[in-house]
Amino acid sequence: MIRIEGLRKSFGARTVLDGVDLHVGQGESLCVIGQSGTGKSVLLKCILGLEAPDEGLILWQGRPLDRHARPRFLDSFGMLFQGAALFDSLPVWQNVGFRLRQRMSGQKARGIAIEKLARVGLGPETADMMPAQLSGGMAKRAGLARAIADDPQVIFFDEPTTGLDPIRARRINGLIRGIVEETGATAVTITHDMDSVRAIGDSVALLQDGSIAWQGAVADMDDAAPLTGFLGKDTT
Ligand SMILES: Nc1ncnc2c1ncn2[C@@H]1O[C@H](COP(=O)(O)OP(=O)(O)OP(=O)(O)O)[C@@H](O)[C@H]1O
Repeated sequence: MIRIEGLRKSFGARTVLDGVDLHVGQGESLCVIGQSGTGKSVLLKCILGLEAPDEGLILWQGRPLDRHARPRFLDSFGMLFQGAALFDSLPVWQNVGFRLRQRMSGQKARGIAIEKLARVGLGPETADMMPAQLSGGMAKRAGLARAIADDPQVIFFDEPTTGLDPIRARRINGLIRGIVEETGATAVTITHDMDSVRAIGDSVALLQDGSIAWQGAVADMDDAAPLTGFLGKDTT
């Protein structure tokens, strides 16, 4: 579904991505891990079109993600941002239904937003709260509801457990896995958290020194030599 071939990106003299090859199949949940500063966010930005690669191809459904294909791709993806990234001035339901409101009535969008909030364990009373009234865990859930509001085919999760205590982190991981399984969406998660990898991922890719040092099934990662040093601990 998404295939990346020979992706290169430098900032001045600093080469961050130096020939990244990566693939994620339809309905697969891929986790990208790597130490801090290895370029995971740059990779994500290249996929989303927020950074222009210097070289390489990003293919979606077999076609290059160029300026013709990108709008359809952007209509088909949802994203959970690291800090939830809710709009402070909008109530929760409008955050969740932000994209829906472009093509349906406010009342209909609100109904769907309340449905999605319920899916992530937030009651209807949350709908009219302002983001500042939410706890960190609730904000993350609201961000997750927004990510799935438009029934995306592809969902990106950027460090979904950052800032959460272990219990809340486990709950978010469980929610993400459940949602990915029931929607059949393709998922790409960027994370430092190996518990997330085990809970969310079907496959895992290690980004190291500008390229993918290993990609394989989560079930095989315990035996993968390049992952020694990452397993059983946080990669920060
Ligand atoms: N716009 C930019 N201009 C210059 N350098 C950049 C830019 N964006 C990223 N970098 C550099 O690219 C490198 C990789 O950054 P990136 O944020 O992708 O790392 P990361 O793997 O996501 O790290 P972390 O896990 O800490 O979030 C860093 O050295 C960063 O300073």
